[in-house]
Amino acid sequence: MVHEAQRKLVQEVAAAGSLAGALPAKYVLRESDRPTAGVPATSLDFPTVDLRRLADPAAAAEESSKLLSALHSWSAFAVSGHGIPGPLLDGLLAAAREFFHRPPAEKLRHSNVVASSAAGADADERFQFQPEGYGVDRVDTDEQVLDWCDRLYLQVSPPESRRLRFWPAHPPSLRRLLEDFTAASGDRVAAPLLAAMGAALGFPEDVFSGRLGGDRAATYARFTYYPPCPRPDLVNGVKPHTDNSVLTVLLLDPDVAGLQLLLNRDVAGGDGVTAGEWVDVGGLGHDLLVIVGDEMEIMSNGVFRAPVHRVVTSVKERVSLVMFYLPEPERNLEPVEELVDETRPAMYRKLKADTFADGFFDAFAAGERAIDFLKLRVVQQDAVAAASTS
Ligand SMILES: O=C(O)CCC(=O)C(=O)O
Ligand SMILES: [Fe+2]
Repeated sequence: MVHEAQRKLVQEVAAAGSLAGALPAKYVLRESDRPTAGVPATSLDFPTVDLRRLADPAAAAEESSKLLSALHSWSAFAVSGHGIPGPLLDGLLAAAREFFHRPPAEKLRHSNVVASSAAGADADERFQFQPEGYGVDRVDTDEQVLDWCDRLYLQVSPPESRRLRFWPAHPPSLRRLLEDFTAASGDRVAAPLLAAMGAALGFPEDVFSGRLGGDRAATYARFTYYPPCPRPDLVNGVKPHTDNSVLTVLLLDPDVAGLQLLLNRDVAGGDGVTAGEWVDVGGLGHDLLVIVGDEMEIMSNGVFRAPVHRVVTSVKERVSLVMFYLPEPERNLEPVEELVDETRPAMYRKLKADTFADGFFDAFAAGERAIDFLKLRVVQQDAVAAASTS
């Protein structure tokens, strides 16, 4: 069964709202949850990792320690030297923007609300939501405050898992651009960074990547369209969350900022910023942004932590593309044994990657962190006791 708000495209709400000058109550946050201005990352030492230097034997050690320090302090960093041509990045975001500007009926051919597979479904149950395709995020309840964005969510890897009926036909360039970016972002950004993260901790390069399922590891692309919002002070573009990923690679709108990271540790630079503050990340040009996801937090036994982040809206439209790198669904997700010992027992329970992903979407709709929602944190005392008796 599909909630009635599931079919409400924010783009149409925005168009109607600009005429009436009002914002529907479903999007309006309680006062305590409303967004606040962030500290600009440009005023701080927001780290950039240069992939060319990471691949250069003469510079790799220095760049690797920069990577490690970025991961420890920010759990996120900009990436330069990735070698992905600027015209591909610009062309892809332009094509995405063009798709979101197409007429609703055309976009809805790729809707994330589909005919139900349940036999004998009655009128209420003839349709169901599933994550792939175009539309809004999953709506479960009347109480849920809705995010001010429409999205297009597609599995891009492995190639045989692509469900092309969800891939836009217009503009015709979009498909090829997405295929090219998928290959480049995987080979030139995600793979070398995963290897470098293992090596930076002193382990073999495949300590993380070797547990993702090789060619069967999954990648999802999420294009998000944030329509111009008449009251950015009242809504979330995307509510605070961590990502369902090992690593997330983001291609941000070069012209309109909106992404904010919640610091989970103090960082130096500028006047220094303390944990618990929101930082505006934007203006990266053709650099990409990389964020640690929940699955890496689990695999690294909490050495790397997934940062909470959100998107705030503005009176200008905004488009972004996010690539989520995930294990093969059948794999078990658990701390790698290299990072577990008696002094640091496993801090998270084991579960299958697809069970985590399902739970992630339940938690996201409820506005909670999947790791907490699924009760994956092992109470430290229990873990220590278990380690000493085994
Ligand atoms: O649009 C953005 O900048 C980020 C969106 C995001 O955090 C997500 O889709 O997980
Ligand atoms: Fe995110």
